[in-house]
Amino acid sequence: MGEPSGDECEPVLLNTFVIKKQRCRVYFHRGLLKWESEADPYIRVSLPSKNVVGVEYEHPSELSAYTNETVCQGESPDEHISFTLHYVVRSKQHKLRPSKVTLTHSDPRQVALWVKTIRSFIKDLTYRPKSLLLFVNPYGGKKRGQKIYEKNVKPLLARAGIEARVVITQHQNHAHETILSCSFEGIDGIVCIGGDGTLAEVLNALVLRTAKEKGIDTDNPNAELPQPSICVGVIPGGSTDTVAYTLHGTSDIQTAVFHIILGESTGLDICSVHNETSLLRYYASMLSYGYLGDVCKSSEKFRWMGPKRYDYSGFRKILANRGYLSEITILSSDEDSPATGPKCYKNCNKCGDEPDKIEKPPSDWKTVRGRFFMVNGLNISCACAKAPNGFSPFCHIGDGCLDVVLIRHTSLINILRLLLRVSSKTRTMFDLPFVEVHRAQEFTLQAMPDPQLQLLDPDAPDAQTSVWNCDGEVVYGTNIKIRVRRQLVRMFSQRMEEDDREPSCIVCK
Ligand SMILES: Nc1ncnc2c1ncn2[C@@H]1O[C@H](COP(=O)(O)OP(=O)(O)OP(=O)(O)O)[C@@H](O)[C@H]1O
Repeated sequence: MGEPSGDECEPVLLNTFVIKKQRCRVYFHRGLLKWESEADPYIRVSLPSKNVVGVEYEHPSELSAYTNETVCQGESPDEHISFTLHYVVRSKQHKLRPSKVTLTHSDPRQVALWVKTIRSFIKDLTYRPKSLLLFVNPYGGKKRGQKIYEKNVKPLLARAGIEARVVITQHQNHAHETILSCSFEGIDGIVCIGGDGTLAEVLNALVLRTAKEKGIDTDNPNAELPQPSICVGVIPGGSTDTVAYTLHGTSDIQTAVFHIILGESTGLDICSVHNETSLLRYYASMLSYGYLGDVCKSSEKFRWMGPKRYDYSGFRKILANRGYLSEITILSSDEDSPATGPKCYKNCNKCGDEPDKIEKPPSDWKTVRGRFFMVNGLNISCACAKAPNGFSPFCHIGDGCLDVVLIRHTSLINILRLLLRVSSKTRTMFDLPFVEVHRAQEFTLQAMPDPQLQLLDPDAPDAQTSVWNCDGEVVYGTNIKIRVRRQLVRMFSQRMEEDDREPSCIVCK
């Protein structure tokens, strides 16, 4: 038996193949591929068909290891008696890894039938991208963007039959300008190899373009924004890569490429930042005033150091230990406390696809005043390799809320305690007495004149206020309003699973 049976749209194939010199019964139906040996040593593998990346004929000369008396070579060299399935398995620490299996049959017609059927199944997965616009930032992180593309990305995309229109960015804003002006015809995904800054450029441009096409005034902070129809993917190539890490649970490059190839997507909130008159930026990761704003501003001068520039500038700014007087108003959500769980994983309850219809009663506004070491609006947990739990470990990626984390000005010793908590795998910073966290839909910050700072540096009026670190870029503004846009963009990601100790299927052992 080997002909598709049942519904024509839902072929079922069943046949006996040789896999690693063993006769195996192999079954393929839309959702599942299974193979099981007929005798000892017993193997039984169950593979979700959606995890298949591609299928290729094997050249007969490569098959000597598989050939035995049950298999004869096809009469014509064009007739293949083997094919290889390339698929993805879930590995430890949320990583996705490539795997493959070669199946051999004495009848080339059977091999052709299986290859054709599986290829057509993959083609019908319409959510998978077929053609990408791919930006490579050769400048971010350790300047490995182009190498990452050639070595880790190009071969995998080719195997999956995905075409890529590649743009190596030549300057800051190159990706932004390209997205605003290019044709999207035939493009079903925009991907960048870079850090959070490169991704922010892509997201800003895509959101702006979509809003402009619908005639929306983006300078109005209350305007509702339309969701772009194109999915976005990010392949880590920067210094911190918090968005990739938070989505996938790792900054592993191969894993990020597989998330794009497999095509499943998840809704990511985006925050808008406005001053009194206009839009400043959109961000996907973190907006931070005070310490991290100062670090961002000063670290640009040390970019030649690579990612180490953040450690260097960070250390200097800690020693400076400045505090900034500010008034913050927060439209807080009546959801449960952001200082405790649950964490955001695949199939998270809070990040379901239903639009958020929370009313915003005025009584929910809170005002907090004081001198702050840092004021942060986190759109995601901001987990990264150095802080695997993230800055706000229970922040959700698609719940329509952000976490406003306020860190009051305090002693140097307390700041060191804070930094240890940020990198801790087991503890959060939220029980420290100078830290408070609010889950919010909107917040505003008004920098207040600070006589103390003016005394320190009377000639520099700017010394009274800090700047914003907005997804790694410096943004200026002393009276700004931040608003979350629920799941405004769709990102290629299956999300990290809650428990990655137990592989989900027998293939993943
Ligand atoms: N050829 C280029 N020359 C100079 N700057 C560039 C070039 N291509 C892109 N850029 C800019 O480089 C900046 C930094 O890139 P990116 O954010 O990806 O790296 P990073 O800052 O090292 O990482 P992270 O944001 O994760 O900390 C972006 O603002 C981007 O616009």
